[in-house]
Amino acid sequence: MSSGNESSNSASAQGVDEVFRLQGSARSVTGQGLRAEVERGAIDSLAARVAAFFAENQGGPRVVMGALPFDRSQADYLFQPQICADAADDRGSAGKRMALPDAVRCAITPVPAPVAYGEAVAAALKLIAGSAGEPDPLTKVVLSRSLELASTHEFDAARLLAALARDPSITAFSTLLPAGADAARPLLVGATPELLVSRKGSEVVSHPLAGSARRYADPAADRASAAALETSEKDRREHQAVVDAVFDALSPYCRDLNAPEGTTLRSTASMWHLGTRIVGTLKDAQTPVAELASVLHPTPAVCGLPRERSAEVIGQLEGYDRGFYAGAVGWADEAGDGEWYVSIRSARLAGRHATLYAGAGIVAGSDPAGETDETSAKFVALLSALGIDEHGRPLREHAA
Ligand SMILES: C=C(O[C@@H]1C=C(C(=O)O)C=C[C@H]1O)C(=O)O
Repeated sequence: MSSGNESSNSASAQGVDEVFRLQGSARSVTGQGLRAEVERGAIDSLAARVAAFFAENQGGPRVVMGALPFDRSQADYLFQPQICADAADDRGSAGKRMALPDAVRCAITPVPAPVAYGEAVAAALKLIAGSAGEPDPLTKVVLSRSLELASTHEFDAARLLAALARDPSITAFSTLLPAGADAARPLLVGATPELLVSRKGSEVVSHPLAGSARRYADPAADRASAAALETSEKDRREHQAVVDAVFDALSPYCRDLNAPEGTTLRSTASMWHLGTRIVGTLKDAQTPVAELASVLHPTPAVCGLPRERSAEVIGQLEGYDRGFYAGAVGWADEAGDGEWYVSIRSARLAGRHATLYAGAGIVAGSDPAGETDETSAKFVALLSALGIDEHGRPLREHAA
């Protein structure tokens, strides 16, 4: 990150609120206090708006941060913090033994109901089958469902983030969202395992995930779940489609673009995934991370193929606006470096209300019940950090 950063200690001393945190296992980027907002707009103009921001605002840390929505035509929300800290090994309690947080007391309404989600999956499968043989057939659609939580108390984003960050295999995040109709200012909080893109100098990295299986407490069942994922033809196909799309998007910008480790099994505390780390070198070292994010997003990991058609199907079948879920969260500095993660395993918090989201990729061969279970498994990261199950019941078992 380029210069202009100050220590976070001075911020707490001044009592400035934290507006952004991206917390990985080795490093965290935090923003305190809102200094200025980047002009809001659709993703096509992201790189130009970020460049204009730095040209017009000569003061403050030389970094902007925030969130991109799922829908390419909706306005993003990026801001410059008053103080930015980029610290190594700042995961606080991560890795240490820690009891689960006190369970929140809340009512949970699934939207849609799991049965209706299964019906949407079946409808997507029909559209996929019906388009086979067309010149550019619909081959993948990622459908999500949500859980609406109504609590007796305000959700505490900082505690939730700390609980999520106990899993060293994810990047925990929290970022301010634009003021909505809610009385309280909304935030997006999550535990993403998926890097959309990072740029450091001329090195570009993307680490798409697609193809998922639930993890189990029982070691034999857990190994069997991983082995079934690794050998699943459906999941390999679903994954390859994403890898191909990332190569297609990045290859005009990069030389030496390759996947040095190939496709590997990735794990979080609650999920197995197929992942491919893709690394390239920019042809033009001036290409900023904002431009790379704007061509990549949304990858077929969260949208589908072809992109526009699957986005339309998502709009028709999901029945709600994803907002900033399955968008991206991250930062970009004046030099063009930055990191953007796919904003999955996330929740929109607003006062006593929270909306949790989870999606699954539908391809030929997907099974509605299996995909519904996959979304349940993907809710586990957030629900266990809140200390409850999918029905709002407190979890009895405390994590080791
Ligand atoms: C859409 C989500 O996850 C994405 C979908 C995946 C899949 O379908 O296998 C795997 C990882 C993510 O790219 C989500 O967690 O909500």
